[in-house]
Amino acid sequence: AAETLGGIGVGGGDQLSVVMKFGGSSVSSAARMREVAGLILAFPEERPVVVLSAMGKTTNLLLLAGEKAVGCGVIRVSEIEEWNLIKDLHIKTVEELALPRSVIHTMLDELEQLLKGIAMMKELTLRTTDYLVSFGECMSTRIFAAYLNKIGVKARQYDAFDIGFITTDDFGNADILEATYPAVAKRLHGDWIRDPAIPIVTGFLGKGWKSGAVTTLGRGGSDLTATTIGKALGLREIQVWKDVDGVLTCDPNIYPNATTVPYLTFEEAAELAYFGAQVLHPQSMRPAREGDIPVRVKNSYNPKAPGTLITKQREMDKVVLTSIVLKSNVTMLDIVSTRMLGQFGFLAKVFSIFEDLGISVDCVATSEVSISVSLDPSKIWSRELIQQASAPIYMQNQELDHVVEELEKIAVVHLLQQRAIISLIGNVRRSSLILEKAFQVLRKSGVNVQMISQGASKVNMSLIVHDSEAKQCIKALHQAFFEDDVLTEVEEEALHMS
Ligand SMILES: Nc1ncnc2c1ncn2[C@@H]1O[C@H](COP(=O)(O)OP(=O)(O)O)[C@@H](O)[C@H]1O
Ligand SMILES: N[C@@H](CC(=O)OP(=O)(O)O)C(=O)O
Repeated sequence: AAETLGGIGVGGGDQLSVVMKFGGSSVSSAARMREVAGLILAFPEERPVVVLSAMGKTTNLLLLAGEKAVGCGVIRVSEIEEWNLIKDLHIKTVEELALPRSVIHTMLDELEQLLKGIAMMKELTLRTTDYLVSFGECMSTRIFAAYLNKIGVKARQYDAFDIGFITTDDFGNADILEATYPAVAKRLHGDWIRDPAIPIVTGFLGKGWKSGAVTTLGRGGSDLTATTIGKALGLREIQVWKDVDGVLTCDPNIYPNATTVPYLTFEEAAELAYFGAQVLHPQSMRPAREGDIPVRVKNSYNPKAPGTLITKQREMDKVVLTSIVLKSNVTMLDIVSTRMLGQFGFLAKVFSIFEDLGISVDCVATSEVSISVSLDPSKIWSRELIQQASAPIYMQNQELDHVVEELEKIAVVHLLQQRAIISLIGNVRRSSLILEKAFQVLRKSGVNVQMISQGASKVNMSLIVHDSEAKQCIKALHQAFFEDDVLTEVEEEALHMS
C-alpha cells in the first residue's frame, strides 16, 4: 500500500511518473523554492523526478567570477563581486529556509578554493569552466532537497555526473551518450524501489566518458537533462516549468504582444529551439521524441495557465503560422567557385572545410557555381560558454579568418556580418500563403530579404535580413499573422481548400 509523505503518495511498488524541471528563474530565491515545493505537492498523485537549474543568474555569475579570477590575483579573489553575490544568495536562501549552513558550506568552500586555483594558474580552461559552473546546480539541488526533507517530504539529491549521465568530452557543449539511458534508469528506479524519496537531480551536467570530468550540456541544458530522464524511465510526461506561460508566438523580449502557443509537435519545437528561441534547449526534444513522451511547458509564476503541450502529432488543418523566431548576430558567407573543381567537388570541398573546422551551418542556398550559407553563431564560438555576444571579438574574428582563408583556396568569398535569421515555424503545406503574406509585410516595411531557405524542414521557412531591421520585422510579421483578426481572402481560400 502507498504510504503518504507530506502529501505525496509514494509507494515502493509504484513507478516514478513524471519529470518536473524548474529553470533558474523558478528557483531564484527562498520564496521561489517554497512555491516550487508547493507546486510539487499540489500534485499528490504524481511521483515526480525533479530537475533543477542553478538559482537565478548563478551560471552567468560563476562564468564572470571565473573570468575575473584569471586576472585578479589570489589575494583579491574574495573581493570578486560576482563571487560575493553567489555566496550571499545561497547563504541567504539557506537561512530563509531555516536550513543548517552545512547544506552548502562545503560547496562554497570548494568553490572559493577553485577560484583561488584559477587565480593562481592565471588560466581558465574549458574543462575547469565546466567544473566551475557545475557548482550552481550542485548547490540549488542540495538546498531544495534539504528543504523538502525539512518539511517532511522525503527527497534525495543526485549529481547527474554520479548517476550515469555520460557525455562526450566537448566541454561547454557536451552531447549525451546512449549509455546514459540504462544507467540513469537503473540508478533512479533502483533507489526508488528500495527506498522511495523524490529524486532531486542537477540539470545541465554530465560526466565526460574519456576524461571522467564534469561536463555541461550547453546553455539551458537542464531541459535536456529532464527529457533524458523522461526517456530513460519511460515516464508519462515531461514538465518544464519556466517564467513564461509556455512557448510563445515570438520572444516576448522582442515583442511583448506574444501569446501562448497551446500545441506544438516535437519537430516544430525542435526547429524553434534550434533557430534560436531561448525557451527550450536545441537538443532537448530528441529524447522526448524518441521516447514519445509529451512535454508540457508551464509557468511556475502562473501555474493555472494551461501552457504548451508538445507531442508527436497535432491537428494541423487550421494551422498557418505557429511562431516566429529570431536568431541575431549571424554571419553569412557568399562563396563563389573559382571553377577549379567541378560542381559536386566544389560543394563537397566547402562542406568538408566546415567539418574540419567544426562549424555548423544553418541555412544554405546554392546555384551552379556559388553557395551562400549562414553560420550558427553559437557553434562558431561553441568553445566559449558565455553567450556569443560577449565572446571576445578577437576570438570571433580569428575563427572566421580561418574559415575564409581555407575557403579562399577554392573560391571567392564574401563575408557578410550582422545578419539575422527570421524563422517562420508553421505549416509548410501553406508555404505559399505564409511567404506571400510575409513578403507583403516586409515589402511594406521596406526590408529586402537577402536569402530564403525553405524545404529541408517540414515546419520552417527562414528569411535572412540585416540585423538592424530584424526586430522591426518580427513586430510587423507578428501583427500580420497573429493580431489581425480578419482572415484575408487568400487565407480563407486556403483554409477551405484543405
Ligand atoms: N518563443 C518564446 N517563447 C517563450 N519564451 C521565449 C521565447 N523566445 C525567447 N523566450 C525567453 O525564454 C525565457 C525562458 O527560457 P529560460 O530563460 O531558459 O527559462 P528557464 O531558465 O526558466 O528554464 C523567457 O523568459 C523568454 O524571455
Ligand atoms: N544553469 C544553466 C542550465 C539551465 O538549463 O538553466 P535554465 O534552466 O535557467 O535556462 C544555464 O544557465 O544555462
